[in-house]
Amino acid sequence: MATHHLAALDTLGGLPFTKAHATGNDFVLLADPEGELTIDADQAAAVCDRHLGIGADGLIRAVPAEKDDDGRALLAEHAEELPGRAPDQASEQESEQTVWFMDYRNGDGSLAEMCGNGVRAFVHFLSDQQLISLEEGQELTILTRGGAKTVRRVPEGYAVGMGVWSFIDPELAQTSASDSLVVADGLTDPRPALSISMGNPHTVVALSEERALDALGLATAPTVDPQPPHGTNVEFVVPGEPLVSAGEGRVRMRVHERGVGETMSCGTGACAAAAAVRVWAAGDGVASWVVAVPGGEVRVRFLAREDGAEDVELSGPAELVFTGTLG
Ligand SMILES: N[C@@H](CCC[C@H](N)C(=O)O)C(=O)O
Repeated sequence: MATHHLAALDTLGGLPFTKAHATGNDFVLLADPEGELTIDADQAAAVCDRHLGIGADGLIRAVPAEKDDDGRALLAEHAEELPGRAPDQASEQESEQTVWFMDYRNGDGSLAEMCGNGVRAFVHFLSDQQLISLEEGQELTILTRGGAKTVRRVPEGYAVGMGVWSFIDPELAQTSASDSLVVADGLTDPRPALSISMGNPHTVVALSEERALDALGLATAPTVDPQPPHGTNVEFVVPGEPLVSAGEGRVRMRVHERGVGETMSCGTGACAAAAAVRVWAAGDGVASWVVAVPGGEVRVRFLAREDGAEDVELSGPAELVFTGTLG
């Protein structure tokens, strides 16, 4: 494995990078304004290796969508959601604007549809590199494999329009509010769990006490039965005490991420966790939630849509930590 990773790193020699984090979920970011880089799974895993590489939970390549194969497909698929790109509203000035594609890979090199914390780090990085300018009050739309996402600046950092949340198995979720069983180190027996999609898959488990959350051993992946076909991120949550105060809900969360392991935070996971707690606690009226993770706090807001679904907004900080050049 070590020689394999060193060989993969060699292929990236001379490439400038930025290390960033968003509530402790850390990323290596690469700017690819001309669409000249192809980063495969081995290279991403080598860069993210905490002993042999830079070390990160994920790798993000920032590329104009029109300069990347996946990006072009996403541009066509999501034209209606992109300002000035829908066929009936193309104004020359707007349609010339670059749409940035967040090409995200997990630390093990696998592709994932979405990364909520990653979007905040991505936009902060684009601003720092002067590849975009995002003024207060403006909204930027970016593309991810999980679709188009909007981003705006807020006092705590960035707020990301994550799109709608949904049950992975609506029938089971509505009849019993759980659809699977989770086994993890530190739990005495299998726990019922609810699977929620934020574009990527999540399985949320409620624990009754903070002590149980602290005692979890997440060095090994929890097992989920039935096993989700494409794997899942597993979130363990403890409702705050009180769960809702001054109209705001509060939960603590730890997460084992698909393709990574335990991380200090997961943005899509925080959204899924808040959605699940609302279902379980009949806290449906509460639209604003603070999710405390080992790396800090993020806020999740639910916004009712006319079709009955709910849009989710995730907000929190993003920090650039250092820059360097791959050796
Ligand atoms: N940390 C991210 C989620 C990254 C992707 C995830 N590991 C998956 O495979 O779905 C977040 O902040 O949302």
